[in-house]
Amino acid sequence: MAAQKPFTDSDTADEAVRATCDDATTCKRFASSKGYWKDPYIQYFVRSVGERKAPEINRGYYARVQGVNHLLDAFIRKTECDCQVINLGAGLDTTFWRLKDENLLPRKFFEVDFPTVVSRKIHNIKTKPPLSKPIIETHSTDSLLLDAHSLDSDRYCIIGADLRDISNLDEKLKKFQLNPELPTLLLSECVLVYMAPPQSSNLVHWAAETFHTAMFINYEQVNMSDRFGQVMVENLQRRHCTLAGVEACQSLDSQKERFLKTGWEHADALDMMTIYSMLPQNDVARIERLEFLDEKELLQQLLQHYSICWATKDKLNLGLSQLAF
Ligand SMILES: C[S@@+](CC[C@H](N)C(=O)[O-])C[C@H]1O[C@@H](n2cnc3c(N)ncnc32)[C@H](O)[C@@H]1O
Repeated sequence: MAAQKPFTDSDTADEAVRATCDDATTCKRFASSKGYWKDPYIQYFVRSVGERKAPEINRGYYARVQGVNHLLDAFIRKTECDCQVINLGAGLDTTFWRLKDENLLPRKFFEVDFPTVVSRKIHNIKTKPPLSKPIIETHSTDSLLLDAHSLDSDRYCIIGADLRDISNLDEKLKKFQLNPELPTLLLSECVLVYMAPPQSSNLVHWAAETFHTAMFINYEQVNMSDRFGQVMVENLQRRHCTLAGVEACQSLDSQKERFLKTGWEHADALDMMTIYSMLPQNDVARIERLEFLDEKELLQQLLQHYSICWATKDKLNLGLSQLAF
């Protein structure tokens, strides 16, 4: 029998990072159940609506989901779906199903997360027909791969890998027909912040080196050196979750810098307060009527401590640098 690997501090740290996937999913489940946005698929990943979340948290998730989707959909439309998407640290995200329903599926949609997170996701897909049917419908041959650790179909692929191990990531993506020649959208939503700066920098650099025409969308913390930011770090620390990459989250400039230093041609960043004010205001007015918000200042502070940074390179001259809010 093989000797068991000793349990180390870094295993505990990785476990805490993996647990953040449940936080994101339960918050999205709750906000969508309240009507902030429609997500008919998330219920198959988290059955119960769970504990009530504060209105400012729901509005924060609304801004995050709408903001990221705005840029993602703009990229897919710009490329007329002749592109691929790679969701890095996708967790239990349901974007694949939304894009299929909206006729916006890219040629192939890839997701990467730790193997244990991926096996949970695949188990749900295997056992819930509303999740598996759209994958089968978009698959043309009998070669669909669906085992405990990976899923590969014509249009959707889920890979278990550690994003800090670039050569393994690259190898697995290529094994599943990643095409470096296609315009590619990379998405990381609350993921890079859990990686040490040299590791996230390697990942961002790998993306710039691998694709000649691409866009990277990164949603995560910003303005983390002020008092509010420090409290956010301490709260997570209490749950043994270290924001190892917080250094890149000091300002909008430091967020842009990480892309401009690693081979990306163009980068923009906005805090979520600004993005919230640029979202379609009739829909913002609709969600603001859903729940009474007492803590307007807290919402503002929260939104000022998250951002979306997006970077592009555009050898095919598609006009990617014009994609914005
Ligand atoms: C806060 S969750 C966000 C999940 C999803 N992006 C969303 O917004 O709903 C962070 C995710 O990143 C994944 N992650 C973090 N570091 C990773 C790494 N080194 N390799 C693979 N996945 C990682 C975690 O397992 C987790 O699922």
